[in-house]
Amino acid sequence: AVAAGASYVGFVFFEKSPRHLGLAQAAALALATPPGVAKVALTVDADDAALDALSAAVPLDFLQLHGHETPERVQHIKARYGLPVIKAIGVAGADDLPQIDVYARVADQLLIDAKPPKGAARPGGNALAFDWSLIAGRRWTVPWLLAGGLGPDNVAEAITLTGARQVDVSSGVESAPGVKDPALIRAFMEAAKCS
Ligand SMILES: O=C(O)c1ccccc1NCC(=O)[C@H](O)[C@H](O)COP(=O)(O)O
Repeated sequence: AVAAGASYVGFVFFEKSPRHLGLAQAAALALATPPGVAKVALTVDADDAALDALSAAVPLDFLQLHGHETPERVQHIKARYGLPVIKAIGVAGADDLPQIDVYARVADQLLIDAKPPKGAARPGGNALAFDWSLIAGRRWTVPWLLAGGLGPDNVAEAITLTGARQVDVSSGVESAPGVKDPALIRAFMEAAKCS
């Protein structure tokens, strides 16, 4: 990801995910990440004890909260860890859009992602896109990333339709669940930059 020019790299801490990392593995990856590339830890409804252990072991630039964290919990985490927070919001329909405004008041950035299907094993990284026209032309008061089902073949269209200035990808650049493919990452970056 770094070689392809990514601005962020994400470390997943969710045991049911094929992308889950232990603290030692994540710390080694974080230490190998060059300055200028932001290191993001993804957590899901993590409590303070888990975040204490994570932040003590892994040098981080952002915390991405991908669970049901309330706006108050986001504020608590920002204050306790002194790290900027990216709050993920799942979108399946127009009813989900007001949540984006609510979290724009407390989070530093937003990740606008597809809502996981009922019964999904994980809340993100499901290779599922949402209807991008729902957010076409919308702007928020904080920076945001578009996520969900993106890949080399559709990222340019997604950027054109939504006006996203930042995009996030996981499954779309993997050769198998949890296995990132350098060629797909490069293709994704090229397609995103060309849009
Ligand atoms: O990727 C995971 O396994 C994951 C597990 C638990 C919470 C969040 C997770 N991923 C969050 C992401 O930011 C993904 O990159 C985002 O949902 C897009 O995923 P994809 O549709 O697979 O590109």
